[in-house]
Amino acid sequence: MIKIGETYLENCPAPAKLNLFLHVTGRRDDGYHLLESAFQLLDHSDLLHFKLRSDGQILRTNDVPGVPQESDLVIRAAKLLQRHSGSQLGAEITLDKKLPMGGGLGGGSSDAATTLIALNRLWNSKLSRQQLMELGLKLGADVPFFLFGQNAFAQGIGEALTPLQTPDCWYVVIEPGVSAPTAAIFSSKALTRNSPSIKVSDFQRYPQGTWKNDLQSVAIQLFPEILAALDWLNAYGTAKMTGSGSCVFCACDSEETANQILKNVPKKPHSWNAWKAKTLHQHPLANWLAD
Ligand SMILES: C[C@](O)(CO)[C@H](O)COP(=O)(O)OP(=O)(O)OC[C@H]1O[C@@H](n2ccc(N)nc2=O)[C@H](O)[C@@H]1O
Ligand SMILES: Nc1ncnc2c1ncn2[C@@H]1O[C@H](COP(=O)(O)OP(=O)(O)OP(=O)(O)O)[C@@H](O)[C@H]1O
Repeated sequence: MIKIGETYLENCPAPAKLNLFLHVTGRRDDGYHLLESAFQLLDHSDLLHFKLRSDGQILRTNDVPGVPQESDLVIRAAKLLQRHSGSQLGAEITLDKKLPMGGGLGGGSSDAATTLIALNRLWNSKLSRQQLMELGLKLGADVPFFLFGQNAFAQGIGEALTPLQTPDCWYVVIEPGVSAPTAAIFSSKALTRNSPSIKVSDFQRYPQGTWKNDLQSVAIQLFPEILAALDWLNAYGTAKMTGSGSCVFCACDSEETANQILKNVPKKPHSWNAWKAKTLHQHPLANWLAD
């Protein structure tokens, strides 16, 4: 339950996303890739807690293994908002990490988006959704999606977003236990960058299995554990990788089916972590955003 006070906001979720497909359609002069993708929000989240400070300091109260405070997207997002809004206020932020790093679930980006939404409220900065999305893009290509607040068809480098109706269902997600470096996957010589453009209506007309993730073939070359997880999950439906990996997912028609798959996930020789999540229509903090 989200707790709202004048000087604190507790249990603010930063949900995971899935890329239901991902086409690389080109490359910009600055090296960033042009994409087409369908973003799906999931009811499986990191949790963030914010406490107001009147002295302007921005601090993280807990250790996050592998993420030093100064490079944490949460701290970077808070400082960016503070600079941009001219606020004299600060915050203590606690980050309860559940989403794996380098998992393709957008964890760091979602943490940054939740920080922008929560501190915009706590500091009464009054930035609109559009202004927050522009700030968010400075932090990462995935951040604007989480601020968009609903499932989306994405173009550009992932920042040109159109609302997308997706089926309500459960997904089983397997974390294969490896962290996939996004920049290395995108810069691979083996990556194809010429997928044809599709329309939202194409995506909705054909079964989900029609649409691939172009980053998947590169990622499985680098990380055989991703291929092992895909091969295993493919027995239950169409398994795909999300983002630049490493997590893989498969849609289920009911929670019972998802439970059944989870029961069968092998404990050995792999060190996989598997879970289920329901689709969301909206970001849990969407009504804190003003258009
Ligand atoms: C793969 C996706 O997760 C799909 O949603 C995103 O495109 C990645 O988004 P992200 O993690 O927020 O990525 P960023 O932190 O902006 O970029 C990490 C690195 O990935 C590469 N990158 C990212 C996005 C993009 N459209 N083209 C790229 O080439 C760039 O080398 C960049 O330096
Ligand atoms: N708050 C944060 N949470 C997670 N990672 C962070 C955070 N801040 C910075 N990072 C850095 O970002 C890297 C990518 O983490 P993230 O969990 O966002 O990957 P991802 O799920 O693959 O993202 P994407 O789907 O956007 O590519 C991490 O390895 C870490 O070094």
